Amino acid sequence: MASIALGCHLHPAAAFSAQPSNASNQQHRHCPPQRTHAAGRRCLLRVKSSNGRPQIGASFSDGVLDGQSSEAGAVVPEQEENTVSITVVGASGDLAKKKIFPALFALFYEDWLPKHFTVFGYARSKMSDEELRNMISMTLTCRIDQRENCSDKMEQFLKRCFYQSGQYNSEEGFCELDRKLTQKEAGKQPNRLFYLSIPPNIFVDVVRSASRTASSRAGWTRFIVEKPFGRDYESSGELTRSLKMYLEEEQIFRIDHYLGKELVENLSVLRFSNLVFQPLWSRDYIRNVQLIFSEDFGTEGRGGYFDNYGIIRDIMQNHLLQILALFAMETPVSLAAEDIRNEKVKVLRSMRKLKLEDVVVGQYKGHTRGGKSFPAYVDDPTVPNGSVTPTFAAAALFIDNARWDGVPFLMKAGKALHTRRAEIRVQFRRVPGNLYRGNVGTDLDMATNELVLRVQPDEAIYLKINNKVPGLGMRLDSSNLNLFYSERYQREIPDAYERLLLDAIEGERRLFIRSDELDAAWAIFTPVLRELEEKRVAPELYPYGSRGPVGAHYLAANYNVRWGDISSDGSF
Ligand SMILES: NC(=O)C1=CN([C@@H]2O[C@H](COP(=O)(O)OP(=O)(O)OC[C@H]3O[C@@H](n4cnc5c(N)ncnc54)[C@H](OP(=O)(O)O)[C@@H]3O)[C@@H](O)[C@H]2O)C=CC1
Ligand SMILES: O=C1O[C@H](COP(=O)(O)O)[C@@H](O)[C@H](O)[C@H]1O
Repeated sequence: MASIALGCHLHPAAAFSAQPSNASNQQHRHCPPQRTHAAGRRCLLRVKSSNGRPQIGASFSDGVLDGQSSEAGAVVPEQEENTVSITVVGASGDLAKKKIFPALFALFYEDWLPKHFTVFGYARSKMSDEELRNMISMTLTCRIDQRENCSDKMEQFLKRCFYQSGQYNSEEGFCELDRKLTQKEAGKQPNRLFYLSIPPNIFVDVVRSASRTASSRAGWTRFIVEKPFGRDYESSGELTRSLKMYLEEEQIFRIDHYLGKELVENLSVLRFSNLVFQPLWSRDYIRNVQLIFSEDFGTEGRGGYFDNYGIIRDIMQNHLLQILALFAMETPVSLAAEDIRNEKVKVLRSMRKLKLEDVVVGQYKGHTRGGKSFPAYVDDPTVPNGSVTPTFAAAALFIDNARWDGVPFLMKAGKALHTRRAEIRVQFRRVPGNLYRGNVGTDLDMATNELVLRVQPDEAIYLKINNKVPGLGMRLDSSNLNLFYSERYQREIPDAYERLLLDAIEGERRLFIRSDELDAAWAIFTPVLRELEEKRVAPELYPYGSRGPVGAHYLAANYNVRWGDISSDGSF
């Protein structure tokens, strides 16, 4: 059932968030030629689908919503149609090619993009529109390969893609972009989304130039900012302050693509819509929680970036911590973005600062297997000799609140390990006075329930339970109650970037990081990061393709924990 919400605002731009407020002392320059705006009062129509998602594909024609009838007879149609211009800044780069353009195409392919949209690439590289289209077309794939209209759809999409070359700190470049955007937006209510797919040292240059010269004057302007958001508490705060000289917090969409992953979205659904889990979700029943990330490849090609950050900043402080916050937060007042983010901040602020003795760091070394040689991290020509940057880390974190007091939240993240995997493992306590303790073997911890959310690959949720082996004897076995997504659902799972781009277009901030969340996240990790660097703590070397440093097991053992991702024979 669709619900309809109406909101009115005044033209011109003063009423829009496009105008920075803290930036009131900043000069906002606009580019010639001047644009004309339809003057006067206008009403916006927002259509919400039953799951709360606005159906942005819907547009007005003759007072009736395309594809559905208007239920509220009193709805006043919009004077103008909306258009969204999406500018990918850093369009020539790896992320743009690998993720952003394919995600935009996938959204278009599935009819999720608004009726009127334009995609612009912006970067310093010289390219024509046609060259950009050729570049993008190499990376586009159709969701379901057999669909006949795939190449037509690609062609339609590519026709809406354009390119503007310019420097990142150049207002001229963004003025030229503004001029082209204005042409494409003619006669429509213009909204603009900038995706900063560039190295972090130029984020502020771009925001300064683009916000001054290429903001929409009659619609919204939003900036998606890629990680890393600084490299510690101070630099992150500095970045936020700099961005807020030109933008309102509401215009900044800090992306953490793990929040857009299907299983991470499902975490809240699992928690808050299943009564069976609700009473179990606390220190009373949960022994420990494990957040595990591993990749079976090294930093190939990204060593230069990575060496300045390391695995704790690259994965733990953001992706794994965000999952932890969603896992551990109290029930939010509603599903509204601010309600959810308020609860996440509370959890993060209740966390103990991580201590050096609760961290193990590792770095992969070269290894030869089956006649094939795999390089060491320091073999990467972009990595400085003698680097002690960790490519692996394990950590024990604690939340000092009533719900989670004393429960270890163990994180483990590494590159060049034996497998690619991301999962959340919840190990439950022993059954008190277990009647069957004589039938489960000597290791009672092995017989406890475990809930696993496998984020990737092969998305799944399964619960390890004890059951009787069929037969006349009484022998217990451990089995899984499974939800394998590929078996249960025929449709392909969207890429995280699709969901997040769509949310940014819709103004849905739930899956983006607010600045106070970021501060709280950095406060947990900054002291230990500093100590690791000041002391130049030597990482434990582990062979490329192995299960990582043995130290991770000792760390877990300090808290009576066994990593759940180790095979039952205990090998690693
Ligand atoms: N690649 C990935 O898998 C991931 C990337 N990210 C983040 O996304 C952002 C973009 O990543 P990615 O695409 O890999 O980055 P790239 O290194 O590919 O840079 C993107 C573009 O920025 C321009 N550029 C590169 N270096 C500089 C420089 N020193 N000064 C000015 N411009 C430069 C180049 O365009 P031109 O020369 O044409 O101007 C380049 O094509 C980064 O913040 C990264 O941390 C986050 C998660 C994953
Ligand atoms: O943010 C990052 O994530 C990727 C892993 O993302 P995934 O969606 O492929 O799991 C990681 O490789 C990269 O180092 C990091 O910056």
